[in-house]
Amino acid sequence: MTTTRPNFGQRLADAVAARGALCVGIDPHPALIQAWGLDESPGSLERFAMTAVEALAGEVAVLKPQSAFFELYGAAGIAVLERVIVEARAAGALVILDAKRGDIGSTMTAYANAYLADTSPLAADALTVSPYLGYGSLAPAIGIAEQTGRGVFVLARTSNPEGQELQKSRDAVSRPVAQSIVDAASDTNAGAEPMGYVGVVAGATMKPGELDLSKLNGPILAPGIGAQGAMVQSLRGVFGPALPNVLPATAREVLGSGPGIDDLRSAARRTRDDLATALAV
Ligand SMILES: O=c1ccn([C@@H]2O[C@H](COP(=O)(O)O)[C@@H](O)[C@H]2O)c(=O)[nH]1
Repeated sequence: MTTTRPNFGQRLADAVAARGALCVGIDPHPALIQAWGLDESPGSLERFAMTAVEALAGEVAVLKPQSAFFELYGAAGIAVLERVIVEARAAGALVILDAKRGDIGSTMTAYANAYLADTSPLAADALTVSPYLGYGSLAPAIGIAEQTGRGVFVLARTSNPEGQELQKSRDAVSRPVAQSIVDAASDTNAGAEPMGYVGVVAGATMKPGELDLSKLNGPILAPGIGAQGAMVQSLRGVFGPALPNVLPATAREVLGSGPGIDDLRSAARRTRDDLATALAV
């Protein structure tokens, strides 16, 4: 199936130009739900998630629901996730579904159809994917994303400390594994304008110079700001010349200001303003 949507790289660039470079995670952590004065039930999950959508979907460029926190509630949680995706997109935010999917060919095709096909009730604008079964195993998702004007974000150098041992280990040509993922994504994105639809995940917690992102020509999703310790002021040093392609992401830093709609919105605006200052050329 083909679509008339522009490619995801263009759509993301437009959204960032209009609303600023910020992705807010919708992560209904049990601890946050409790801090908002709610109990642990599907009704509370819905209240939490839809409050976040109401506060933020008309304000920030990108929202990133974390699938795991919805899956926790079974079918009821998936129903809420479906509503989050539909209503956030209707309010003008791009939605990256953080589900980190990855599998062999036919199963990967099913994941790709579940989250990236026009006909799916759970279709987001982009999906996080894991290349642990090989970058080539992601071909079904990359193909459907291209056809439908959607994107994928391939895990390269994740923000968690446990990722380092594997992602910094060397491949057969002595390249760090994380760099080999970035290079494969760069090949897919070559020639796209303003950038391609295959992004990578590279944590804001990285040290400067860990990855060469200069040829990626695609978006860089950078989680880790706030609760995980990365600071907005460090982004320039960490990402260097790739900074214009960086989409900084944070969840708890903003959601911790809830449950008030105005408080959530103010927290997102504050973070976006800080980022605008830090990213300004
Ligand atoms: O490398 C990665 C990839 C994904 N994540 C996800 O982002 C959010 C981070 O939440 P915070 O509250 O801002 O720490 C969460 O859903 C992670 O699963 C990541 O942190 N690092």
